[in-house]
Amino acid sequence: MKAAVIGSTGYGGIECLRILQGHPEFEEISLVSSSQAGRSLNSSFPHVSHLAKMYLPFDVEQISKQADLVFLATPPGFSSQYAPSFLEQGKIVIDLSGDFRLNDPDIYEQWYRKPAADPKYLNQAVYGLSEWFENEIKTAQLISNPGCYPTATLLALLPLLKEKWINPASVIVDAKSGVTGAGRKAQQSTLYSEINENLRPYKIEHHQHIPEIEQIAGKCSGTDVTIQFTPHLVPMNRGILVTIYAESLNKYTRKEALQLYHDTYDCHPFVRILDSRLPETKAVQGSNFCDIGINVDGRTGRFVILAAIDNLMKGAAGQAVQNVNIRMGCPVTTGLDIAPLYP
Ligand SMILES: NC(=O)C1=CN([C@@H]2O[C@H](COP(=O)(O)OP(=O)(O)OC[C@H]3O[C@@H](n4cnc5c(N)ncnc54)[C@H](OP(=O)(O)O)[C@@H]3O)[C@@H](O)[C@H]2O)C=CC1
Ligand SMILES: CC(=O)N[C@@H](CCC(=O)OP(=O)(O)O)C(=O)O
Repeated sequence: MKAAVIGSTGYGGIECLRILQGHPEFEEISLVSSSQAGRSLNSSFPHVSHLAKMYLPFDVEQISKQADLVFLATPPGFSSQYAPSFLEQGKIVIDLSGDFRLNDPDIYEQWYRKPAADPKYLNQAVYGLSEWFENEIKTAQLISNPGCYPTATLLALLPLLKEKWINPASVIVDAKSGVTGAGRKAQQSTLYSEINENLRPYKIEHHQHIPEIEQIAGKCSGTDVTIQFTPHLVPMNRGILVTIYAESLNKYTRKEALQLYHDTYDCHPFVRILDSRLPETKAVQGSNFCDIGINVDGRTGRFVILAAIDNLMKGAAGQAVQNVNIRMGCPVTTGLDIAPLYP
């Protein structure tokens, strides 16, 4: 297979390259860049200077001649415009942005404040939460990769919601992300001096991942789900930790809950259910794992579910490659058998 990565100087794009260059099914990877076309990879990224590669300009026809599969690692608003051209040329498209995640164009425009994609392509898009939409992904031409917070939140929440063990109106998600979640573009709010020694909540009530989580939670549980979601920026590079609180609808024990999560995920190699410790970002850093821990607070009658991922791996490029593996029919771990970085 031949792949092209568009937006390849961004954090998501360069992470796609890190994985794909070790993936046995890809013989060629074209790096497309709007800002670095004609320059060499090592002029921007010394850590991959052993790969003698040049950035190519963004040219739909040229890319379509060179690639069977296109990763769009570009900001929201780009894929809605350009994914259709690749789809019409018969290419498989994996979009890392939010442009095809929300079914309803009005909801997209309300939360992203940008024009929505053509409904023809929105209807065609398959949501790429690998463990829950495997059958749909197997035949998809347009895979809409989930957001980083939705990946961790949905993997942690869906088993309880689907089994109707929790009140779907009671879900509170307290989320924390490392700074690479905000992308590589220069901005004052992510300067070292602003984030170091700081813990900052942001976008309370209006984060763009709220409708995404509610849409998929509703679809998988067959009921309306309303979540309270508060993200925080923490002074680390990679990692997301979500802590979810939800009212239990019965007197379930921790043992029963653990059994439910093991039954759901033991056949999925990238989800690790933790029986005797709690998820932490360090344990998944650099890998495609999602670690999930579950507690039942008998005193308050609430479940407390935690999930940790690396936002650039399971939260972006790792899950994108996992979806490609599913789509191509190769083992889901191909190219992703990467141990977390420790310490
Ligand atoms: N960072 C994360 O943890 C996650 C990110 N995402 C999503 O993935 C996508 C990429 O994110 P990320 O890599 O972090 O973002 P970055 O800001 O790091 O990179 C985006 C890249 O897109 C290209 N680009 C920027 N502006 C434009 C434009 N106007 N037109 C065309 N290309 C442009 C640039 O690459 P070049 O100059 O090479 O063209 C840029 O480096 C985003 O949609 C993001 O929301 C999803 C999940 C997690
Ligand atoms: C730390 C940080 O700023 N994170 C980003 C997540 C980016 C992302 O995944 O957004 P998309 O839905 O557009 O893909 C944010 O909270 O907006």
